[in-house]
Amino acid sequence: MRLAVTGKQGQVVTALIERGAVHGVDILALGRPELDLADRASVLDALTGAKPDAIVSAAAYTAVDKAESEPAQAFAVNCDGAGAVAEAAVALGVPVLHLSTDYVFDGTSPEPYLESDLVGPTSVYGRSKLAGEMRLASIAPNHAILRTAWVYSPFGANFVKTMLRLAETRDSVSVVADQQGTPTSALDIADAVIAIARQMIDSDEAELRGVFHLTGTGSASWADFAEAIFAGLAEKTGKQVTVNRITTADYPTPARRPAYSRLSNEKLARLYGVRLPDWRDSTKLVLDRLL
Ligand SMILES: NC(=O)C1=CN([C@@H]2O[C@H](COP(=O)(O)OP(=O)(O)OC[C@H]3O[C@@H](n4cnc5c(N)ncnc54)[C@H](O)[C@@H]3O)[C@@H](O)[C@H]2O)C=CC1
Repeated sequence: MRLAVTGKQGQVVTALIERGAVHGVDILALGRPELDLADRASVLDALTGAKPDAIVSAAAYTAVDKAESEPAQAFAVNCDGAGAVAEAAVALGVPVLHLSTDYVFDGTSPEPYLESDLVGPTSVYGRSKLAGEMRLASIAPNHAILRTAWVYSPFGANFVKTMLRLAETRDSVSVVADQQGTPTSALDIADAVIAIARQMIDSDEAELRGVFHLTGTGSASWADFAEAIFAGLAEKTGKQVTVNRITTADYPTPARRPAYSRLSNEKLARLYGVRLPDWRDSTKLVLDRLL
């Protein structure tokens, strides 16, 4: 199996390159300058030229706070770019797996969000990703939109690496305790994407198309996540760092984030037989590599 992936250095792309080698899958990572999501022709040329068995749409404008002041750029990449990827998938006649986000929801649900629940993004990033989902789905029926959340990995910029960096100079770190979600390892996402792509290539079943939630098992606040990271750090190095649990109001950011964005993964488990590990287990694996 040969997968063309958008982006060259993102967390999910890098994880796919690593896990592809383990699973015997060819991963062709296509990014700027030859594939720029803001340049439709470059997307079509690069993807059709790659002749993949399926496309993984992993690249995105992911700077959640910066997007508030750059809405045109965020939409050009996350919406128009997704549309161009969908056009390439149609031209090639192959399935497209498109990564999306928990930030399409407003965070007021009392229980894990289902794929059928009403969306209501509260940020430019969330709105641009939702617009991308809709654009992609309207062009390429042979799609799986995979909404994930709170992505971390040994690669790129992410919360785990930020906490470890802060721990080098501090004994205490303030972290928001009133946003609930599920940390998700990019390595787990990569394994799942490969399993889903295989099934989409092998089967035309309509129920394998549509929107699916793909996050780790369990739930956490950012403060819980930080505590797990510092527990791992203490175990490995003896360094003690405490978490000062604060509220979202104590830590204002340009983009408004959902207070609750846990996603139900039951649909993916039922239809694809794919379930990601508990976030605590995957966090330990990533810490083992970083420490
Ligand atoms: N990082 C997170 O916490 C979450 C990410 N997601 C989604 O998961 C997917 C993967 O995220 P990550 O790997 O963490 O992102 P990342 O920020 O690590 O990587 C994004 C990649 O997109 C590329 N990119 C940005 N603009 C581009 C353009 N105009 N043309 C071509 N490539 C461009 C970047 O160069 C980078 O390689 C994205 O679709 C993102 O929206 C969803 C929920 C949470």
